[in-house]
Amino acid sequence: MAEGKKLAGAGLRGQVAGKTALSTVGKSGSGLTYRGYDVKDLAEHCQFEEVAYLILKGELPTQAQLDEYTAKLKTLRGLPQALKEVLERIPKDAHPMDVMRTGCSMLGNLEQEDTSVLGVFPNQEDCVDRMLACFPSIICYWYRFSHDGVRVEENTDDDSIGAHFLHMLRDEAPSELHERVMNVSLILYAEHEFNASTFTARVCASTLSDIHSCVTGAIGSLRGPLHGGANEAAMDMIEKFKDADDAEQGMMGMLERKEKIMGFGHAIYSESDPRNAIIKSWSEKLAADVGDTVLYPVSVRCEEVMWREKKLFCNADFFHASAYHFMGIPTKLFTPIFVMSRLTGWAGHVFEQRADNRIIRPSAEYTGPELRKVTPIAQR
Ligand SMILES: CC(=O)SCCNC(=O)CCNC(=O)[C@H](O)C(C)(C)COP(=O)(O)OP(=O)(O)OC[C@H]1O[C@@H](n2cnc3c(N)ncnc32)[C@H](O)[C@@H]1OP(=O)(O)O
Ligand SMILES: O=C([O-])CC(=O)C(=O)O
Repeated sequence: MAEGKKLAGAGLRGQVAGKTALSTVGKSGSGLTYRGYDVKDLAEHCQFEEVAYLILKGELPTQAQLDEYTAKLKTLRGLPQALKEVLERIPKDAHPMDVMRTGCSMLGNLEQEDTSVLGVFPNQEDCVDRMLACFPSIICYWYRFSHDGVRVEENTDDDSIGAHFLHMLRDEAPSELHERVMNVSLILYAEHEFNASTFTARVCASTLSDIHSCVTGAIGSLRGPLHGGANEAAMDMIEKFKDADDAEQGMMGMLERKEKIMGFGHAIYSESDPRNAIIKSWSEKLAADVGDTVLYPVSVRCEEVMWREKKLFCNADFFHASAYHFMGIPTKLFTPIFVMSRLTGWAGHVFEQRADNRIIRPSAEYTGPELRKVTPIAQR
């Protein structure tokens, strides 16, 4: 747990709500590890599929295991016709996170998890592999159909999930740089201990519900601007600034008005979010790649102002906004990418919860009226 940050008060802050072997967040104030590996190390040396394997199965794969795993995932990208029909009926102006929520839920109707024996989940890993492979197809199928009138081909030949996503979105295989950044981004977002969406998944799992219900609920929690939705909100803010000085002025105004600034601050980290430096450096490379002279300097100035004025640092979401934008990803698809990645963390936690389960049911401090008698309705 963090040193230096007061972890107490509302929001269950500082309460230990269960055990996990999946990750540590802010153990030394700012670190992040997945099953004992530093996220920086993983982002530098691994593909996202390796990290997914690590989270879901406990250890990093050998080359042969990775090849088998990626080959399996590639066969699971296609969507059932009934799911495509549902996606085609969702309007263009729907919130893409609502599309993900519906897509996941519909998949759970068509390909139900086997929950026939109480507390035994024989195909949970297969269900997760299926979701991992086809979530990019769900969001791209809906997006391309509703926005471009195109029924996108979900079975691309790209090896990685990130490239597969970009390929469906843009009708062409991505550059090496873009594939690499997607890979890093998916690794950075994969797992984060008892954050709000993961805790949602664990609460649902603790009732012995099915995995699609756990993930559908988690998607709903991730949608909010205080959680995953912050990357889109950060983009909406930075794209309004015309240069770094304008950003400084705008930020100062927002701070004076005591507005919440999305992409800054964290519930657990006290001095920095270790994912920020990594995605920031890729955002800088992408800015150079596209010849940007506005958005990246604007983002850097926002970071400087927030630290100088409030000692608030960028969380994982802030520089993801410019990075995704430089890759031509529409802002409304930012949070669904987070889903494609965090699914691994949610699933890892559901497996853990199921393996050592007690229904999660905390207590509340009652603040309502004392015991009173019902007045018959005619006398009220
Ligand atoms: C991947 C992720 O999900 S990372 C989080 C993404 N979310 C965001 O970026 C949304 C913006 N940030 C926030 O709302 C918050 O920092 C949260 C939700 C992330 C954490 O909330 P908390 O744990 O309650 O924050 P914390 O206890 O550090 O807040 C301390 C003070 O700083 C303020 N503060 C925290 N973050 C911000 C911010 N982004 N902008 C302005 N003020 C802020 C709080 O309002 C609080 O002030 P107060 O004591 O006067 O009420
Ligand atoms: O841990 C949190 O509260 C939020 C977060 O950064 C994440 O889920 O990645």
